[in-house]
Amino acid sequence: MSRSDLQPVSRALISVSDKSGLVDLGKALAALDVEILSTGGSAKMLMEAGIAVTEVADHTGFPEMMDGRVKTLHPTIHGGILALRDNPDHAKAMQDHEIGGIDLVIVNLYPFEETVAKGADFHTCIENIDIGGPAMIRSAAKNYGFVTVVVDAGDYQAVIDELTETGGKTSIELRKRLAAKAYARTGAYDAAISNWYAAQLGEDYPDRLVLAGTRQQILRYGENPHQSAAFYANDEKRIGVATATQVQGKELSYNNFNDTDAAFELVAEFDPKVSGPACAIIKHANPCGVAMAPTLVDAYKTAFACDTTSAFGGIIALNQTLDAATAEEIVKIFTEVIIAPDADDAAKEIIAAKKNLRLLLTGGLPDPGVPGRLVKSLASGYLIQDRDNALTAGPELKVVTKRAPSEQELKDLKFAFTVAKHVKSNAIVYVRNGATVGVGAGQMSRVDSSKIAASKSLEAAQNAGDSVAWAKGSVVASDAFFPFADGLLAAAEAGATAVIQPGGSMRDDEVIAAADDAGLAMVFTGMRHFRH
Ligand SMILES: NC(=O)c1ncn([C@@H]2O[C@H](COP(=O)(O)O)[C@@H](O)[C@H]2O)c1NC=O
Repeated sequence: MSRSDLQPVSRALISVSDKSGLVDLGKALAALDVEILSTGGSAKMLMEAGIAVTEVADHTGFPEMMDGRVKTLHPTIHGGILALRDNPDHAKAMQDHEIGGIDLVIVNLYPFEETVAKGADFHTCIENIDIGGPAMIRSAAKNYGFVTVVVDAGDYQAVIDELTETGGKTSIELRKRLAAKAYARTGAYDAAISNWYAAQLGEDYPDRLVLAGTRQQILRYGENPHQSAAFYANDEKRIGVATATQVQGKELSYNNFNDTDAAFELVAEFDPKVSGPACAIIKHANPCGVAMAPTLVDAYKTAFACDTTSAFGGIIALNQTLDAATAEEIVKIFTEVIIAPDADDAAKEIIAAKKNLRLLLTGGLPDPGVPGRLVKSLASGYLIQDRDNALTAGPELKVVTKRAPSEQELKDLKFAFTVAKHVKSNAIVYVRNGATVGVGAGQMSRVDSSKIAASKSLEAAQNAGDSVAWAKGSVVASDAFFPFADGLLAAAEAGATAVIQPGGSMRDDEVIAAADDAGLAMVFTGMRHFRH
C-alpha cells in the first residue's frame, strides 16, 4: 500500500435499507472517532444502540420529505461527497456554502429486485426504485480518489480493518476496488428496473438489452485451457446447476457447467410421478444414454448400456433421490458429475469414496414447461429466444400411416421425441422399452445421424453379448422432418417399427408412402425441436 494514497476518514454517511451489521459498523466507526451522518431509519437504529449520530436532515437543514423520495438529494450532501479535496476552487465552494466533506459513504438500496420477485404491484415496485441511494453511490465512486464507498455489508469488515490499521485512513487500492463494485451494483440495479419496465410494457425485445449477472465462480479455464472463463448467475433462480448445492468433489469446470445443465434439463422432462425413475448420461452436451425404469438403479444401468464407451467421464442426471444401489453402480466407472434433486446418506457415503466426483443436489426439478429466455453470443451480438419449453406428446400427435403405433410403441415414441429435443441437430434417437438404444447427434445430414444411431445400437448389442442390433424392434424419433424418404428408410433398415417426427416436408407423401411400404407406423408432432 502506498502511504501517500491514504485518505483520512473523518465523516461517514450511512443510509441503508438492509440494516444487517449496521450497529456493529456504527460502533466500530464511533470507536475510530468518525462522525456519523445518517438517514431516518438508519439513524434511529444507530441512536437506539447508543451511537452518536447526526441526522442528514439536521446536517442539511432540510427535512426528509415526500415519503422519503427526497432525503439526501441536497448540495450539502453531494458537494460534501464530490468535492476534490486538493482543488482550491472546490475548497472555496465548500467554505462559501458551509459544506463539510463526507469521506465514507455506506449505502444499500431499496429492495427493488426482491419487491419484483415477490410479485408486488406496479405502484409498489415504482416506490421501491431508489433514487437518492444510487446518486450518492455514483458520486462517491466518482470521487474514489478521496472518498470510500461501500454498497455491500460483506465489505464492512475490510473497511474497518483498514481504518484501524492505518489510524483512520483508507488506501487507493481499497477505494478503487469498492468504486468498481459500486458502479456494478448501480448498473445491475438499473438493469433490473429496465427489464422489469420493458416487461410491464409487454416489450419482449426492448430497444436496448441489459444483461446482468452475479459472478459465482472464476473458472480454471474455458472450453479449452487457453481460454479464460467465469460463471455468472442471473436472477431467474431456475432449479439446476446454477442454484444447486455441491456436496463434494472438485470445482466444476466450464464444460461441466454446460454439460450438467444439458443433463438436468433433459432429465427434468421426466416427472417421477408420471415416468418413474429416469436417468440421463451426457457427454459434450449430448445424451449418450437415457432411460426410465421401475428402479433408479435400473434406469442408470439401462442408460449406461446404450453407449458404455461414451458414458466414461460423463455427467449423470437423475430425476429423483440418489440411493445407495444407484451410487454403487455409478462409482464403478469414472464419472465427472452427478446431479440429482437429493441423495440419501448411504448414497453420499458411497460417493464420498470418490473424492473428485462432483455431487450436486438441487432440491427439486425445474419445470420444463415454464417459459424463459436463452441467450447465445455471436461475434458481434446476442441471439435471444424463448426457451424450448414445448413438447407435443398428447392428442395433437397425428397418425399418418395405415398402421397406428401399438401402445408400447406410442409410449416409446413420446420418450424418443422428448430425448431428441435435447440432442444437437440433426438428431435421431432409437428407443426400445423406455430406453435409448442409439443416438445420432450433431450431423450435417439426417441420413448420417440415422446411420450413426443405428451403428451405435449394434455396438450396444455387441457389448451386451447380443448379435442383433438393439435398433431391431425399436422406435425412432427425428427432431425435424425427413426431407426425403432415405432417412426413414435407413431407420426401417435398422429395424425400427415406428417413427415420430414433426412432418411438414414438401415430400411428406413420399415419406409416408415409404413408411407404409415398410409396414412402419408413423406419427407427426407438428413441432420441430432443432438444437444447436
Ligand atoms: N431519496 C433520497 O434522497 C434517498 N437517500 C437515501 N435513500 C435510501 O434510503 C434508504 C435508507 O433509508 P432509512 O435510513 O430511512 O431506512 C437507503 O436504501 C438509501 O439508498 C433515499 N431514498 C430513495 O430514493
